[in-house]
Amino acid sequence: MTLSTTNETLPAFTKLELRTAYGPVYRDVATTPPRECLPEEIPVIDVSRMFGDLKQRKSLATEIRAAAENTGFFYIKNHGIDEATIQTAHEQAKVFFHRPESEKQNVSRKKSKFFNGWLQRQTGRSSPSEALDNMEQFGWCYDPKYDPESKDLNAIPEDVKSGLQGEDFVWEGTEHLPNFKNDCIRYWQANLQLARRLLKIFALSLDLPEDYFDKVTTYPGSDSAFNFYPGVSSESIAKRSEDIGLGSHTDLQCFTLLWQDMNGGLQVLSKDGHWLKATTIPGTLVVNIGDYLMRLTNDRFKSTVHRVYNRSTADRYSMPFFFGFNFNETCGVLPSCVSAEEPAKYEPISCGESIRLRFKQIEESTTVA
Ligand SMILES: O=C(O)CCC(=O)C(=O)O
Ligand SMILES: [Fe+2]
Repeated sequence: MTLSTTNETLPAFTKLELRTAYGPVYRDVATTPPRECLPEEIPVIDVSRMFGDLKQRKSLATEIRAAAENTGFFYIKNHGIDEATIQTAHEQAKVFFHRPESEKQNVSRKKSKFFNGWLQRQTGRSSPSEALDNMEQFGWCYDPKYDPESKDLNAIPEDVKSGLQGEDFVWEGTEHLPNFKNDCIRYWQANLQLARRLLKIFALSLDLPEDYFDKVTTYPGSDSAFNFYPGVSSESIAKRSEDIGLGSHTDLQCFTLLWQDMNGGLQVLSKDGHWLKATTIPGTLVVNIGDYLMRLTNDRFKSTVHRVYNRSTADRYSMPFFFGFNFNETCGVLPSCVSAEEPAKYEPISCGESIRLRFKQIEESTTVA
């Protein structure tokens, strides 16, 4: 079944199937067209205070906590990643996706043990209720070789090693693209630095010491992707064809930092089941909470459903960065999120295992090879 927004005979709400680590869940979703979000639904938060004194950091933490408990989505400005680093990565994404298909096959995700490399368009289906994702992706996972907090590669603990998912074939197969690897890694490093800094604010927002998560983010889930949503023809826009860019889903790790270009197209599901447009605000990144952090906070912070449409003739690009804990580190619900009245709802689990369970569900339910 596909969702339509134009047919007047449609019911006001339809059922949307979503994937989780523990099997499908269903949401009632309005069939009315998406509306612009209100500032209180997806607020813009000035994070320059994370570079300030403790009082400023705490005031930032209070704002982030409110947004994380509400929609679980917010924009951040003054985040410290310089515009040139972003634009260079964006240019490299454009170069990569416009290479011939035969060349992109050299870094196909089919060669990956994990989620590295190029994913062809129309191969994934994020939500079983929606069409195939009309998106291409190039992704790469955390590799300690490039961590800006430099690592002694000979001293990585064995249990950490088992959770590492970086793979060199993505760089070997793109060696012919001038500066491609450097520009990708530079952008990834900037995101990783920002994510580690923001996580300290998240710790404060959960009434924990700022360095609480430091020891579980020494080799963290830090996966970058370039997403490419090809422009569509004016005929299919006129017909409001239901080709989805990226189907409805929640993100998996602690939080995501997302740069999106000016085309727009990101939509966020409100608590009452209406789609909200998360329109691009220049100079900002979108931050959203993922399933693992929702679990660790006993559902206090919200991992919210979102999707993408590109209903424009222009190509759309976005660059998400997914941040979590060391994949081998088993963590339970945080002490500040449990009480006699609110006992822990979840068993301890590692970030790596919770991702593995989610992808296992996808493999079991996917009909497309
Ligand atoms: O492309 C976007 O704007 C969002 C991407 C996204 O949700 C994802 O990659 O998980
Ligand atoms: Fe997402």
